[in-house]
Formats: sequence, C-alpha cells, structure tokens
Amino acid sequence: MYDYILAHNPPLDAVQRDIVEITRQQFPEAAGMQSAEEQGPLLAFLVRLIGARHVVEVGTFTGFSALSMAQALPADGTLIACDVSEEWTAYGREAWAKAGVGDRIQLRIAPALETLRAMPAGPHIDLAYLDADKGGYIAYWEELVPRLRPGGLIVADNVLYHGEVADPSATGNALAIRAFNDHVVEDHRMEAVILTVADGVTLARKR
Ligand SMILES: C[S@@+](CC[C@H](N)C(=O)[O-])C[C@H]1O[C@@H](n2cnc3c(N)ncnc32)[C@H](O)[C@@H]1O
Repeated sequence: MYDYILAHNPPLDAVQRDIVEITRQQFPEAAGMQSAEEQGPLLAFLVRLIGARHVVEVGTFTGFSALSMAQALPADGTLIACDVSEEWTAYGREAWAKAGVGDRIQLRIAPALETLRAMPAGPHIDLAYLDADKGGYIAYWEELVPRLRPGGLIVADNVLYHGEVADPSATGNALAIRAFNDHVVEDHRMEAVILTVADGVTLARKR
C-alpha cells in the first residue's frame, strides 16, 4: 500500500531524492527523523493551497521538508528554518542551493524558542511546520499562534507518536505529544484536524 501511495503522489525531484538518500547513507541512526517521503508533496501542496509567502520551520535536520516547502513558495517567499545542528543542516544548505531555493531559506542555528521569540509579534506567518523536540511543541505553538495570520496554518508532525499517544500510561515523547494534542483541541483560536498520514500530522488553521 505504501508503494502504491508513493506511486500516485507527485514524485520527488532529483534534489529531494538525493537528500533522502544522502541522509539514509550518512546518518543511518538518525534518518528516521526525516519527514516521510509523502510529506514533502503534502507540505508543498499546503504552501500552494494557502498561497503562503512566509513559512517557519521548527526542526530542519538535513533539510528535506524545508526544501519541499521552499520550492512551493513564490520567488520572493521566505522560509525561516530553525535547528540546533550545524552538522545536519549543512546537508540542507547544499540541497537548497542545488535546487535554486537557497535565497528563500534563512537558517537560524539556535534553540527554536529563542528564534521564535525574536520574531516580530504581529500576525505575519502564513504556515509553520513543527517537527523538532516533542517536549517543546506546546511552547512553540504558543509563540506561533499569535504570529499566524488569520487562515494561516500550523502543521505538526508525529502527533500519533507510533500509536503510543493513545496509551494513557505513555511516557517521554509520547506523553509530551499527548499533552500537545490536548492543548490543541482546547485552543479555540485554532481549528484543528489530525490526519493519519505517516506518524500523524495535525493541520491547524487560525480562525
Ligand atoms: C525530526 S527532525 C526534523 C526533520 C526535518 N523536518 C526533515 O524533514 O528532515 C528534528 C530536528 O529538530 C532539531 N531540534 C531539536 N531540538 C531543537 C530545539 N530546541 N531547537 C531547534 N531545533 C531543535 C534537531 O536538531 C533535529 O534536526
């Protein structure tokens, strides 16, 4: 079924395919952190759907999801990519340059909360993709919601956490995601749905 889905989704282009493969080869232990292959086209679709011009990514790793979103932005669009790893994001920088979208992406190497708090306070973000440390999701959400324009989206990854999220005795990251999902459902500034795509993806729209 998975192969069937990929075969009926927009195919990855050469640079996207390369960064997926390079990540698997260079970081076999960490490669599972990369957003699933079908999420690249989904993120690009969402960027185009809402006509996003200003995107924020929290958790960039080797740059696959940032690449997918940046390619869907207009030429003068911007994507602020937050991560703490110079080593992992160096692969992203190379891929973004190769794809001709390097000038749309501003990489901020710092704890994401610092980067988000330093952003202008008013609503100016069209789409934010949450995919960093799971214990930080609620704090990121709280920084992002006021900065999101009405109709803007927060897309949060791993919200089913391998199914562990449904277990009331969950611990660690699964427990953090449980708390996040409860936080989202109680936030009436936003309208949110969970998609059973990959490891679970929440789409939340600012009212
Ligand atoms: C799941 S990976 C991101 C995958 C990426 N979206 C992709 O598709 O390839 C999580 C990333 O979050 C970063 N990270 C973890 N804690 C962070 C923090 N406090 N601030 C910023 N980035 C953080 C890690 O360095 C890692 O690269």
